[in-house]
Amino acid sequence: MSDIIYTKVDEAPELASASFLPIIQKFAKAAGVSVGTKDISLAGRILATFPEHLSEEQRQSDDLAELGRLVKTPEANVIKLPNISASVPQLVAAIKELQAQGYALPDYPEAPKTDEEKAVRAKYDGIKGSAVNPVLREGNSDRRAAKPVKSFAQSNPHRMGDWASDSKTHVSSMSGNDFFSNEVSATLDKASGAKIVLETAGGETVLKEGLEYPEGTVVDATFMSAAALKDFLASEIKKSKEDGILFSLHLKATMMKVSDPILFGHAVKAYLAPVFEKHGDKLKELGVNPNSGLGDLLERVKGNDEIMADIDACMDERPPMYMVDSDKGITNLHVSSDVIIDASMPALIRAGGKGWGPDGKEHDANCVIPDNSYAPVYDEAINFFKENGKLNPATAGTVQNIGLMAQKAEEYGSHPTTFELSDAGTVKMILDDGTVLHEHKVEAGDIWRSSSARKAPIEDWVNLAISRQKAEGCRAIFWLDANRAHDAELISYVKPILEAQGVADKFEIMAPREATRASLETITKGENTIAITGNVLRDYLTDLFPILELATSAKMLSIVKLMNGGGLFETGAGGSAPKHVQQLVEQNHLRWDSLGEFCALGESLKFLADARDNAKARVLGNAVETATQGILDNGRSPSRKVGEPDNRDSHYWFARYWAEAVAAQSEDAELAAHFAPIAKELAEKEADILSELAAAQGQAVDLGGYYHTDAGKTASVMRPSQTLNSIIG
Ligand SMILES: NC(=O)C1=CN([C@@H]2O[C@H](COP(=O)(O)OP(=O)(O)OC[C@H]3O[C@@H](n4cnc5c(N)ncnc54)[C@H](OP(=O)(O)O)[C@@H]3O)[C@@H](O)[C@H]2O)C=CC1
Ligand SMILES: O=C(O)CCC(=O)C(=O)O
Ligand SMILES: [Mg+2]
Repeated sequence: MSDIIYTKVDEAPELASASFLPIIQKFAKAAGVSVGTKDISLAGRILATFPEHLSEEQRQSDDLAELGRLVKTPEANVIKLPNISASVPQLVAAIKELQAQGYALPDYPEAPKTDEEKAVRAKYDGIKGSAVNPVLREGNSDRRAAKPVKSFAQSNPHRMGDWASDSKTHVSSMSGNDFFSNEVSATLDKASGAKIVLETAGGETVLKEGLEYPEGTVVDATFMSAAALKDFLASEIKKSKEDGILFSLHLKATMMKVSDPILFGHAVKAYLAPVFEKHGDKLKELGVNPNSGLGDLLERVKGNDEIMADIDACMDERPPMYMVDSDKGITNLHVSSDVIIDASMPALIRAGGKGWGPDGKEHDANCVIPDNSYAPVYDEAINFFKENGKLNPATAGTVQNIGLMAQKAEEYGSHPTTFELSDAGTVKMILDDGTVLHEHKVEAGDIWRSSSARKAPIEDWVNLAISRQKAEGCRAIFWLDANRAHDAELISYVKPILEAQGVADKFEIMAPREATRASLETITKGENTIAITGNVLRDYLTDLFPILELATSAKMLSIVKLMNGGGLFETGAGGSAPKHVQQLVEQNHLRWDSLGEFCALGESLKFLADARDNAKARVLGNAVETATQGILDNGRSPSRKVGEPDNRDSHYWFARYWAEAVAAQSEDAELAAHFAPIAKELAEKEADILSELAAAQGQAVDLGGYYHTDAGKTASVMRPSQTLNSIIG
């Protein structure tokens, strides 16, 4: 296994890697550090799952499984780029593309009937949604803006939309009977197995058995009432229309891959309620599954003029929808993975409470977030900006995050224990000794789930928070609600640890709404704070605050200190930016900013230096920091427009600053001597390299695929400077 693993992913970050990875490999080699790759892309994971359908040469190893083992060892040193967390439409598109390339993969069975179809479906379902991150994240999360990145944002503030005090934008959530209000939680005083059953008039169905929890695990159970959700959605559609604002729905169908597509499907049905009432049977016959979205539905009813006319009539009656792409008519409800709450709500808040409408113009929006567990964060942020006006990124302090994430903590690990109930009855969670730990009376269609958080990760998280607070010396808040069942159990862990370590006075504990206001007040004053949160708020806040403070979360430093001693270095907190691929394909300009990769690389090299006592790796790691600073100070980040410097130019500059920094240091003369001529050549040939890079832009390019690109074609698009290539080798 290589010293450092650099993940092969999809879309924009993968394109960036085609240019950047050869540079990393060349530089690292000089320090005796090998940098290898492991494929966690959507296409790669599909191919690794179906070897029996592929020829010998087409088969691919299961790299994700291998990485999953690696991250449980002290040797792990992984640089993890963002990958696609696929919705069903994305998965289906990737399968089709691979089939067209000659891979004899089975189709995705929409409605599996035979045992064989069910087996194929189960395999594909394992690839769906956030299937990678939970496997690799064997540690808690430490995300913050690196100091130079934050000061760059302060001296080069991005544009922020103005907030009108009379903005009609607001958050709407259910008035009860949601996951928040139905939650119960308990901490196990001894290790136990458990099962989940549904008792109905007709008998008992086992929903899940063989669950195993170690002593000290916090085990929650809750459900959302389908009837209450249905009423709520109908009423919000009506209210959006009355208020003359956009209807928008914000969920996390990728990471909450079982529950949230169901919620999404309810919204599709609610929005098109008259169509479903009138044509329900026909839609079923056409294979329509509302959970797959309006995009899929429209595909399936194409050619049926009566239904199409009824859909158009219904849409005319409805409030205008928040759009993903108004030019192409792609709505919020087309695909469940298009609007992802962690990115969509901050973008709307950054824009001054505006979303895009079908008319291609900005409007106020009703932001529908059905469950009340975390919606108050966005609600309070919106209230705060309506009262105080937009945040000023030039003077704002920063909100860092320490997130409880390890070992599939909390809701993000709840997929195997989430069920859409087929019948009314009582769901019981029963321990091995027969104790009924939790029970709920449910109706058919309700969504029931159990989440858990283990003792070792919780303790590690509190200790990580203590060490980060000590390092920063700033305000630190545990975002926990004493009135929420799960949070109350966590507080019982947090308080004794803080007291035992004599640091209780350094920390506050606040419910998410209060913590949002307190944090916004703190950063408005130019001061810093650490948000110590559970797994969902880790995700939400590490987009919300960076998007307000830095314009994008892609520039974040994201460190996962693995519980068994290894390191996982995530690049930023943002995703894979599909829009950027589109621009590259049309104009050969890649506006993806690799700052997240630069930050992760520096951390990974310094971690390697400590773990393996490799002084050369430390020299390289320190020089990465100097190079990153150089990129920021000299304005070498990619620009958004074709014809201007892009991602590839920034990699040239990074290589040059990196080589110059190694050549200039005096700790390791051998490395300095090795890099001096490289730095010299990169500087001397600047004009040639930049003109070769510039000449490549402007024309459409072919990557040989979208999900499964052709490596040769991608390399030639992403490495167009022969002069640079001959220096890098
Ligand atoms: N850790 C992971 O693996 C993650 C994966 N994802 C996945 O990524 C995909 C897209 O997610 P989405 O929610 O649209 O969010 P993205 O973060 O990919 O994109 C949102 C916007 O942020 C800006 N942006 C993001 N990254 C960069 C960057 N490096 N440089 C410059 N700008 C950037 C772009 O703005 P602009 O268009 O204005 O340039 C982009 O359109 C989904 O498949 C999702 O599942 C999402 C989050 C994390
Ligand atoms: O795993 C995913 O799908 C997204 C992860 C994410 O959004 C995050 O870690 O911030
Ligand atoms: Mg996120």
